[in-house]
Amino acid sequence: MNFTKMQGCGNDYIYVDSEKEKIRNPSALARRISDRHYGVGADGLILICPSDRADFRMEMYNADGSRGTMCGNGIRCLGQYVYQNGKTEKKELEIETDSGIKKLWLYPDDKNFRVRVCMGVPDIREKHFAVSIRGRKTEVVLVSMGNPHAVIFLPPDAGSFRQWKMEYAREISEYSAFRGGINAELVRMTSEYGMKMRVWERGSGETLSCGTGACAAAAAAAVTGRGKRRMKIEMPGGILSTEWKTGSGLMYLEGTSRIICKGDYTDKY
Ligand SMILES: N[C@H](CCC[C@H](N)C(=O)O)C(=O)O
Repeated sequence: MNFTKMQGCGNDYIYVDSEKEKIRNPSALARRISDRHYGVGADGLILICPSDRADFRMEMYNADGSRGTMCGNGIRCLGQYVYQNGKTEKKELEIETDSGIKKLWLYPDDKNFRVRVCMGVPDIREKHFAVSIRGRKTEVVLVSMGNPHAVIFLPPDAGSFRQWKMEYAREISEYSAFRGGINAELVRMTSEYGMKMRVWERGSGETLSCGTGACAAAAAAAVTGRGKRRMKIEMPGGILSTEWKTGSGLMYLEGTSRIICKGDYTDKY
């Protein structure tokens, strides 16, 4: 099976053209191919599928085989994939996802391939949701970007973000009240226009960045008076930019994407 491995801000996925490869069980394939030792190694699997409602359809699976309903970094890489593999010459695309149709703008001529995505309107579910884990009470902001996020703001003295205890983010992600799990973002504001963020993704564990998570954190910062509506989100895998339009309420995500390698996956799937 021919595959392409790509990363957006360090969030890496295996891309397979479903028109060329017949995948019987994508969930099982996602688990096997994502394994960092017995597979190719990735945060999950993304199938590029035909669509009768848009230019293409994105079908996304986390590393544990669970279906992801939206993936900000993944859809950015998909835009580069279809353009650079000659599946389209368009630089404005519509991609069908499990969370509706998203619009992409491609900038292939930049030093790194840059993609801007309209991510839709952030759905602020709860501004002050109380979580109590092992007696430690924390207030999280619940936001949906077509997938669920719990944003935890850390104090300014939270220290270097590489030292943050991600076990806590995992506990939030697996908290019993969040049926089906949730993506948990730890955030420390660096200014009204900037933040540092690490993420524990449901279905994949800690990833180096999360596109929907960056949007959720930016929206959470804005609605809690911590941030403005343009934000730079620095994560271990790199920096993403968001812009939350006041008129339309639409959130835009922007960043670069890279093709890492192409290969032939010969294990059973
Ligand atoms: N783990 C997420 C899907 C991937 C999201 C992330 N990689 C992104 O870039 O948005 C979920 O199950 O909702």
